[in-house]
Amino acid sequence: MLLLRRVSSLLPSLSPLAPLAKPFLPLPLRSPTPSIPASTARPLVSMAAPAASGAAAMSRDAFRAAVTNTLERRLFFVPSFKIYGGVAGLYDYGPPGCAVKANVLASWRQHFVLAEGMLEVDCPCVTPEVVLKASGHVDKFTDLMVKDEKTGNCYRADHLLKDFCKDKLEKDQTLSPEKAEEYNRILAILDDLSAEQLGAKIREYGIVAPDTKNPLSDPYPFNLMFQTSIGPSGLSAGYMRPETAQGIFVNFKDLYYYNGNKLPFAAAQIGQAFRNEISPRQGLLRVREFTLAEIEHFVDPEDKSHPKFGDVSDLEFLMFPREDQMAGRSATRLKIGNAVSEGTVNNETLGYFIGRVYLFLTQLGIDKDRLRFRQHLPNEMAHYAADCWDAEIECSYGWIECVGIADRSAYDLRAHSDKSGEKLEAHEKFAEPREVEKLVITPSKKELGLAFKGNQRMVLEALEAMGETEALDMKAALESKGEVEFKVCTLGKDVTIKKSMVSINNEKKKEHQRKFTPSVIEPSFGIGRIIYCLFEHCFYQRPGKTEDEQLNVFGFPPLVAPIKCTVFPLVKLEKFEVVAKKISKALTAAGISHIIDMTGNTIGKRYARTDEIGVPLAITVDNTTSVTVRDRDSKDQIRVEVDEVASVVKEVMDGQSTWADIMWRYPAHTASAAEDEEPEP
Ligand SMILES: Nc1ncnc2c1ncn2[C@@H]1O[C@H](COP(=O)(O)OP(=O)(O)OP(=O)(O)O)[C@@H](O)[C@H]1O
Repeated sequence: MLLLRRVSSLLPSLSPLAPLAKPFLPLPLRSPTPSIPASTARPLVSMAAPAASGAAAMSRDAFRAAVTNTLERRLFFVPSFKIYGGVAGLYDYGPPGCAVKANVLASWRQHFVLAEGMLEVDCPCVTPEVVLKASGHVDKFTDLMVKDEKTGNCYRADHLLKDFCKDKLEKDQTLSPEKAEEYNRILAILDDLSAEQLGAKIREYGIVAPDTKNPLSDPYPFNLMFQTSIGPSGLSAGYMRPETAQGIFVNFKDLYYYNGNKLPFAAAQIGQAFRNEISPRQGLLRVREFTLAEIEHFVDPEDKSHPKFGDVSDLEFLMFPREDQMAGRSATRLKIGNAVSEGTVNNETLGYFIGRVYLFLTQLGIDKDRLRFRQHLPNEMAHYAADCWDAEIECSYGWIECVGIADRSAYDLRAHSDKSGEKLEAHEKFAEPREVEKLVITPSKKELGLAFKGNQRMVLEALEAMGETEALDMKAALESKGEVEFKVCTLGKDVTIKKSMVSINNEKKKEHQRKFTPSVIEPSFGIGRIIYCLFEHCFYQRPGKTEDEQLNVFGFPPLVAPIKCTVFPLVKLEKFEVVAKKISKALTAAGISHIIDMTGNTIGKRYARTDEIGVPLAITVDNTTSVTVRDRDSKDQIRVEVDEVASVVKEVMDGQSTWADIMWRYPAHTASAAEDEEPEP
């Protein structure tokens, strides 16, 4: 969880604009042809852009329906528990979906964990209440909900108000400029509205339950965490984690030690997160269980430079600073190096991760023209955050937050330090001792022993662990009242501290080291959202044999393609099957995932089928000494010797050669009419 506020980024076409400055218009499509990804999304093996089709005229809804239909039909993902009617917000990944997800995660590990030397951890999903109390989730991880007063159906209050305003702005031809301004204003401040304000607007506009038209209750906060109890007694409360980050924070001390007590370092975790979303919608984009990949980069708050910033500083991509959003300007291409040096991005480490996230997403196949980095507006940021940027990807639902990149300062480690009594600090050893004036807390062991006997040590440690503000408050209270109530977490209760038990004074001291709570820079990746956007960016249609027949293609780059290659014996003949098996063996030895399709279906049908699951190359065995290799996107074919074919495929899949390079080296094969793709019934 980036921040303990829920923002409505799934209807992001609204929030980042400056609605007060100009009337709301539905978000225009980037181009009228969302179904034909721009060339940046072209797979490495493609020589030519796939032929555009009638899809150019497709509406967003029709495009989304074509993508979703293909994804579900080809078992990329399906609603979970479908035979029992399904459960909103829960999805299963089928074989090609699992393979794409595994490839995305492998690429993430390679790009971040391995390339940056991060410390990967794997913590439980079931989390005791105390951890999420400290992090603030128990008290604040809420959305405002309204209920249908008759059926009890639940809705997100802000979504209903947003949908109402959006609908009016888009469809009401008679809307006065004053009313348009009013609805735009509401959309701009939606995240700031209290329960009372939301309720008042819902009543004023006569908003009712969308499904039944029944009246709605007043909005009230609903905590999004799934509660459970740990152990059979039911006495130990727990929750399914809503993010993976807390597992890293609570392990900070050990990880710091593991890293040789050195900063900066980053820990990473991939795992399931659970959020009991009030009204999940938009397929994989808002679900109740999803995979998060999170990085917590711990850094000295006084030095947020990054040694490798130079590696990314020249990257230029779409950025949307908050000033531009508030002035009604659109996102512009900025060099990340300039954005940091001019202070638009708070610091180098944050800028470094923005650059690395850009490289990661575009190498997966996300279209760089439909990717932007949007800075949080002041009303979206928690008070402790230094700066936050979301990587947003445009798809048929609008601009979607897929990665949150935040400088969370020292908030998380301090919160767990305070609650657990464990010091979560780092230190910097000085070359020469320095004289500093410091607040020194000196507990009196004798007085504490007399007062607390066996508990003396715990009270003493809690006093020593006090932060500066708490210690100054205690000093003031002891001076005015002579005693103060003090919470000792390890005892689980308050104790009375008297003036004689502790002295708190400013003293000049020689210090050999500086102790501090590190800042945390957190890139947090919603893997399902990235995968869904990737599906849309890679999907296109091309004409089939007849004019109105459209064939679906997922033009995945080799890196993410679920299967890299297929092997087809042209006809069902033993001699071809023997060759197909020989090639399969060589592909296995080369580590290339593949399938052999011996169904004997027409070759056109088999091509169409593998295009639909995004297989980049197809080998057709039509001879015992040489075979043809077909590129999915250009449909070009070459002829290659049987013994060579596995290494040719590997070369293209590993990115050592492009399909264009390969085409120069091998004779072209002219496809016959029988090889035209024909969709399966
Ligand atoms: N319900 C969800 N379903 C799928 N992915 C999600 C969901 N909630 C969050 N994510 C993903 O997890 C990432 C990190 O979570 P974070 O807490 O920052 O999201 P958030 O700001 O609460 O998201 P939102 O405002 O969309 O609910 C997000 O960038 C997003 O990609």
